[in-house]
Order: sequence, then C-alpha cells, then structure tokens
Amino acid sequence: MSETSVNVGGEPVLVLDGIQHAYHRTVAVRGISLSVRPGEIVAVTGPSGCGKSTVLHVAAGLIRPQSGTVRLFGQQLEGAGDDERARLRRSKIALVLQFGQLVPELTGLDNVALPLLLDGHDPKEARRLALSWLERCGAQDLAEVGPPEMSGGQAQRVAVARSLITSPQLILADEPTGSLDSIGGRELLDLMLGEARRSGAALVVVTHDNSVAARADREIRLLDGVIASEAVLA
Ligand SMILES: Nc1ncnc2c1ncn2[C@@H]1O[C@H](COP(=O)(O)OP(=O)(O)OP(=O)(O)O)[C@@H](O)[C@H]1O
Repeated sequence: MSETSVNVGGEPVLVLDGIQHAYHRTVAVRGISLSVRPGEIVAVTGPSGCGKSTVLHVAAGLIRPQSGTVRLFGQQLEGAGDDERARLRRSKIALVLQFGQLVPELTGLDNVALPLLLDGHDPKEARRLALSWLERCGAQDLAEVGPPEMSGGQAQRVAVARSLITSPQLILADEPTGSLDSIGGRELLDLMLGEARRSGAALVVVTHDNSVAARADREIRLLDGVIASEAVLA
C-alpha cells in the first residue's frame, strides 16, 4: 500500500444485510451482506454481470432492493422517502457512476460546484473551489465545456472532481476511470485513494483493475450475485 493508512474503525458507515435484487427475471444479487467502516477502502471486483453495479446502486439508495436492508450512517434506508435519501446522499456521500452522470445543461465548472451551490455556499467561492478540483483532476480545460461535448473519460474526470469537492464521508464509485486510458485512469484513482486516505473517507470502488484492488484495505469478489471471496489486504 503506497498511501499512509489512517485509523480505520468506529461504527460502520454502510451496512448491507441480505440484499437480493432482480431485474424482471434476471436475478442480479442473491443475498449480499457487507459492512464498511469509516476510512476503509473496499474494492468490489468480479466478472462482468456478477452484480457489482447493482450492489453499489443499492448502497447509494438509488435502487430499492427486493429484500434485505441498507443502513447508511446508522440510518435505515427502507423507511426513508426519496427526499430523505437525496438529502442523506448530498450531505455525506459522493457518487461516481460509470458514465459520469453530469447535468448536461451545465458547464464542467458548474457541475463540480453544484453540490456546494445546492448547499447554499457562496457561488463565487464554490466556483473557485470547483476550478481547483478540476485542476487536480486534470480537467481544468473543461471548465467552460458542456457534458455533451466531453468524451467519456473527460466526463469521468469532472465527476470525480464533483465527488471530492464536498469532502464526503463515504465515496461510492462504479468503475470511476473505466473510460480513461491506463495512465490517466491510474492518476485519477491515485487522487481518489489519496484523498480518501487523507480525509478519512470510506471508499467503495467497483473496479476491474487488479492494481486498485491491491491497494484497498479489503477486496470483495462477487460471482453470480453472491460474495465468492473476501480478502483483507492491509
Ligand atoms: N436495468 C437492468 N435491466 C435488466 N437487467 C439488468 C439491468 N441492470 C443489470 N442487469 C442485469 O443484472 C445482472 C447484474 O448486473 P450488474 O450491472 O449489477 O453487474 P456488473 O458486475 O456491475 O457488470 P459490469 O461489470 O458489466 O458493469 C446482469 O445479468 C445484468 O445484465
């Protein structure tokens, strides 16, 4: 592990218990339980279609699983309405989904500033911070560019900048650098891992990249919708 370890401990920030989910007749996840502690870096790996994205979307409260429970920062998600879920996500969690999921009508800069603007921060200060995060993510050239004009990799850089600007306590990332070349992807992941280590945020990252998994505290490998193996690496 190249990053400096922080203390990993305390009450879990995320607990999944007995999660099952199917899309029509396709069973994606069949009974997954896992728990993530503050500051822990967890890599979720496994072959295509094994259920990784579904687990991440359930953890983020974007998918309501057919059975099982999700607890985020001690709060049970089942009873929470959509507004409450959105509030919880905005205040403590950052999401980086596979295709960036940026707001198409806004510039790169305003996409990054958006979480702060929604939280009522001073717009000038929010944009100043957004520019500095774009620079750190190698995306300063995208400040005035709209998402429809960005490549997949560029959108991922902007999405990572947006995820880190709020100093989240939990980062949920689904193949956050899958559209970048290997060097660019490595640099951006280095930044995410480094930031998580520095700030003490927990990071759950879905990845096909073995080198990322090797630098996590724990690797959870899925196969056909169940946890096939779990390795503590740190
Ligand atoms: N919206 C959907 N509608 C129907 N089937 C879906 C949907 N999303 C996922 N699936 C199916 O559920 C299963 C698990 O998909 P999921 O995307 O969670 O796997 P994954 O491990 O993240 O795959 P990948 O590595 O290719 O992104 C797969 O068989 C997939 O085809």
